[in-house]
Amino acid sequence: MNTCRIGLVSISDRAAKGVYQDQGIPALAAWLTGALVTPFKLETRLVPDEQLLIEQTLCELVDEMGCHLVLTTGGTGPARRDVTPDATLAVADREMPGFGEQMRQISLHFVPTAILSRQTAVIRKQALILNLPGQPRSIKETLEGVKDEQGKVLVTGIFASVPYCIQLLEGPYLDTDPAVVSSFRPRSARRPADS
Ligand SMILES: Nc1ncnc2c1ncn2[C@@H]1O[C@H](COP(=O)(O)OP(=O)(O)OP(=O)(O)O)[C@@H](O)[C@H]1O
Ligand SMILES: Nc1nc2c(c(=O)[nH]1)N[C@H]1C(S)=C(S)[C@@H](COP(=O)(O)O)O[C@H]1N2
Repeated sequence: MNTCRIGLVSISDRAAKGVYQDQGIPALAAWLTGALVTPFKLETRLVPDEQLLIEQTLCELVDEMGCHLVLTTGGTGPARRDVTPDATLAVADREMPGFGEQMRQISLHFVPTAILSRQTAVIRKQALILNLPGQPRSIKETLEGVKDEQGKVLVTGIFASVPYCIQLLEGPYLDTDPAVVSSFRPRSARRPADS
């Protein structure tokens, strides 16, 4: 079986310098471990907010490591050194603006400053590249969405659309734990056992 390869890129000047310990990659890895029921392999990178370095890292993960999905965290804001979306767009074949729109909708339920994130998503070759904000707790928030106290979904997390997107890019079949986030696929795109 074609195992899903996932690149995780934490983009932070201070974490890269060792001023504080990076929490981005551990938070991404922990969330994926809880959410995915199909096997996956991680490639992780910690880089400072340097556009060229971020571009090179994204290209390496997609072109050389063969990642099907790349999640970045950090550097999406308006500050001068926040250049993650710029680097992401620079290596894109095509934009997927719906992911950024949905993440800002979700984040508004958690922080009033959600619109300050320029986060986006793109396709490069076989891979979907998604930008998440740098605040570690925003990883779970945006991937999983907004739920009420009973766990009922109020705003759908963006990861719900990721497995079908990877399938449309002819990547491996990914499945999620519905208790964390339910993946949406049209009936015709489901595996026979799931339909
Ligand atoms: N990789 C990380 N590990 C731990 N905490 C982080 C990380 N990235 C960001 N944070 C926290 O989230 C906040 C907002 O993230 P943001 O990307 O705006 O960081 P920043 O202020 O640009 O600084 P830096 O790039 O040095 O992390 C940071 O001030 C920090 O408290
Ligand atoms: N879910 C969520 N989204 C969020 C935040 C957050 O704490 N949680 N912080 C906001 C803030 S204050 C900023 S400046 C932008 C950009 O953050 P970044 O530069 O760390 O990527 O993300 C926004 N989106």
